[in-house]
Order: sequence, then C-alpha cells, then structure tokens
Amino acid sequence: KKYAAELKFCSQVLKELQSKKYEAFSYPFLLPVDPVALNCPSYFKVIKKPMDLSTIQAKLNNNEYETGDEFEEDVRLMFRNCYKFNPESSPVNAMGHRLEMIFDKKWAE
Ligand SMILES: Cc1ccc(Nc2c(-c3ccc(O)cc3)nc3c(C)cccn23)cc1
Repeated sequence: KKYAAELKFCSQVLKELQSKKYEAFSYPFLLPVDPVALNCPSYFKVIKKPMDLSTIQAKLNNNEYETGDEFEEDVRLMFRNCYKFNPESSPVNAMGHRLEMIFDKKWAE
C-alpha cells in the first residue's frame, strides 16, 4: 500500500540530497548522465539502468514508488552505477561515496 508518511519522508530525504550545501559533490547526480556532453560513449554499454536524482524526483511526483524500499532501490542503483563506471580512485567515485554517506545518515533517521 502507498503510505503517505513513508513517501513524504522519501521526498524530504531527496530534497536534502539535492540541496545547494552539497553541490560540490552532488552535481554528477542531479541530472541524467549525458554521455555526449561528458564524452563517455561507453556509458550506455556499461550502465544498463541509468538513474539520477531528477529521475527519482519525477518518479516520486508521478507516484511511481509504492514503498520507501522502491525509492531506496533507485537511490542505491544510482550510486552503484557511479561506482561501476567511475574507477575507485576517481573524483566522481569519491563524490558518490560522500553523497551516499549523507543518504545513509538521513535514511536511517
Ligand atoms: C570519460 C568520462 C569518465 C567518467 C565520467 N564520470 C562522470 C560522471 C558520472 C556520474 C555518474 C555515473 O554513473 C557515471 C558518470 N559525471 C561526471 C561529471 C558531472 C563531470 C565529469 C565526469 N563525470 C565522465 C566521463
């Protein structure tokens, strides 16, 4: 069942991840990866299910999440994509870990 309170918490957590105070390391996740703009033609070969915060926002607004678990699944997918495509030592990989730590703290609240 769709629980209003649960989905309200999801949008609060999402707003936090999108807030300006984290923009130094959240910017790779705010919009869908653009392989042309970023010059990474292999992206859609490597990443079969792209996900980003704006897509999650749209799904939330369109009532596409039945539960908080489904919301969390997309957030974790976004970070897994980042760690798969961006090597362990790369700046964007580190940004993913930083933003995921913030997600973990908020999600556990
Ligand atoms: C050739 C190349 C190599 C790495 C990247 N990574 C990357 C990503 C990215 C984010 C999430 C994700 O799942 C995959 C990639 N976002 C960026 C940005 C915003 C600027 C520079 C690099 N960026 C881009 C091009």
